[in-house]
Amino acid sequence: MAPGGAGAAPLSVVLTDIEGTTSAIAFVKETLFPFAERALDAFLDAHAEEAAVAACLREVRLMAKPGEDERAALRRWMAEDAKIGPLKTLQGLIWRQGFVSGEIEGHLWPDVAPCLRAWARSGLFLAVYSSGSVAAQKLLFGHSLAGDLTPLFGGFFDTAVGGKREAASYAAIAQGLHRPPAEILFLSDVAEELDAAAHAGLRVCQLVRAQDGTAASGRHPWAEDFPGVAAAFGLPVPRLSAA
Ligand SMILES: CSCCC(=O)C(=O)COP(=O)(O)O
Ligand SMILES: [Mg+2]
Repeated sequence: MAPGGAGAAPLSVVLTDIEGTTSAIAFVKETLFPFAERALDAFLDAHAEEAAVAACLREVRLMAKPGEDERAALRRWMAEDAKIGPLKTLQGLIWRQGFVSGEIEGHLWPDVAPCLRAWARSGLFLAVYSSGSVAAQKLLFGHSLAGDLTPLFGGFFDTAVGGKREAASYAAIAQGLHRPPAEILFLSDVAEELDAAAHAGLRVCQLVRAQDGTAASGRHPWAEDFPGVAAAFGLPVPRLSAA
């Protein structure tokens, strides 16, 4: 049966990942991470005593390798693209200045904003689930290439709800949204995240964006872009604007 075929519960929620799904992996790795890396020392020198930052640094010390200082651990995790809570929280705090000043604009693939708008207009509830902190998610969508898209979203979830490769996280999101899992469509580039979401009963679609070098896992429905998702799952497709 096709992904959106007869017998499937109607979808009421689209839950989307960011990196590799709405936004280029290269934007995260070549713009966001280097910005945080460059600003890390000055940020920690200025803010290490503030409660939120101090709490992150305590967590970093617990998770760092023996003998590794906090800044070295943070830099190593950034190089590894490790999805570690205190790192993601600190990155979000550091990126704020770049987004607010206009130095950074949140990358979105050109197909994303028109589909999100069409889906929201049709009554679908939109939410984000990313390893990036909720604060960082709001910055990216609030200062995106397509303008401020935050009003389109009714929910933002990060790994405070649990890891993206754990089925329990998706069950908790469904419960938090008061929706049956089968009414939620989760979009991600990472097959293991889709495995976990499908295990929790969500519908899933892998974004296989050529520019990101993503490979289709073969385990899940997939699409090259958001209009492809719309076609596969019977969601509205945005009207084409005249060239
Ligand atoms: C504004 S979110 C920045 C992206 C990021 O730091 C990240 O880890 C994204 O991971 P995702 O779960 O969206 O693939
Ligand atoms: Mg991703």
